[in-house]
Amino acid sequence: MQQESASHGINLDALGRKKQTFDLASEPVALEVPGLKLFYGDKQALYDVRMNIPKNRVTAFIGPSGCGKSTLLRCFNRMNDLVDGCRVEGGIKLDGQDIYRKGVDVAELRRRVGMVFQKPNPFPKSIYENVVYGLRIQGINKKRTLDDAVEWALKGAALWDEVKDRLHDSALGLSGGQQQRLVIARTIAVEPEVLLLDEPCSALDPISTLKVEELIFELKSKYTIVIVTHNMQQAARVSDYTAFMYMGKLIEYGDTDTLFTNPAQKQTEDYITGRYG
Ligand SMILES: Nc1ncnc2c1ncn2[C@@H]1O[C@H](COP(=O)(O)OP(=O)(O)OP(=O)(O)O)[C@@H](O)[C@H]1O
Repeated sequence: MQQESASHGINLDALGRKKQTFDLASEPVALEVPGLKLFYGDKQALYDVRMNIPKNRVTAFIGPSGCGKSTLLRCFNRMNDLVDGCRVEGGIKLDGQDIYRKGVDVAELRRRVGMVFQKPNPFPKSIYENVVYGLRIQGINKKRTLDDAVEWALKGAALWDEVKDRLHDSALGLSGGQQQRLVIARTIAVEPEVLLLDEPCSALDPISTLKVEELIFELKSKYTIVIVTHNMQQAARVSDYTAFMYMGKLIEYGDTDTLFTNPAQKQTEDYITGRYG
């Protein structure tokens, strides 16, 4: 079995991944993509993508540069609305409701579906004010409520012990890895349902990367997580499900162990074994 796996994919044992198999069909669904097309002007970037993102699991998007991973991720909280000439067809459902229907409160959607980007982007404010930023926007100003939120969000982002004595110092004085965990704390402080992570570790050193990966593992008990990564080892380490995309199409999607050790599609196999990309 081991030998057969190695000939088709990558060696998960070497990554220290515990063997586990998931069955997508039996999972509760957080995000439903029934057939999504996306155009930047005349250029089509996504072709009829169909997938269900399961609740409280980590789903990774992999594929060569330009295949549409970030574009698809940004559809889940309508960040593509901000791109001139961008048009989406086919809709996406969050908990059964079309997020592209008329009248959707996009600010509320983005609270429910939070996003963390490649480069840590703390605001030029204190650590404390970064975490409570979204709560203040919601009109929450009671000190006790904010203090409690700061503590649990920073604990949730595995940063509390490192910053609890300097909450009122500038966030810009933190290391890159700490800044990225602060951004995650800021995102979870408003209690989202889904966390979208767009290459969250690509600007971090290996130790900070490991901390964020451990954090992702812990956060999935509370949140549905979708992560875009260039790094296949990272996808294999942190995700339960993996989607392989190529030129705007979803080529293969399923349980991470299976996709990496015994992919069904030749294109997936070529990619994960380094034959292209
Ligand atoms: N704002 C934009 N305007 C026009 N075209 C865009 C825009 N953003 C992305 N594209 C195009 O859409 C396609 C998919 O890009 P996208 O960034 O989603 O790919 P990706 O797989 O995330 O790539 P990478 O791994 O390099 O970040 C590419 O051809 C890209 O050039």
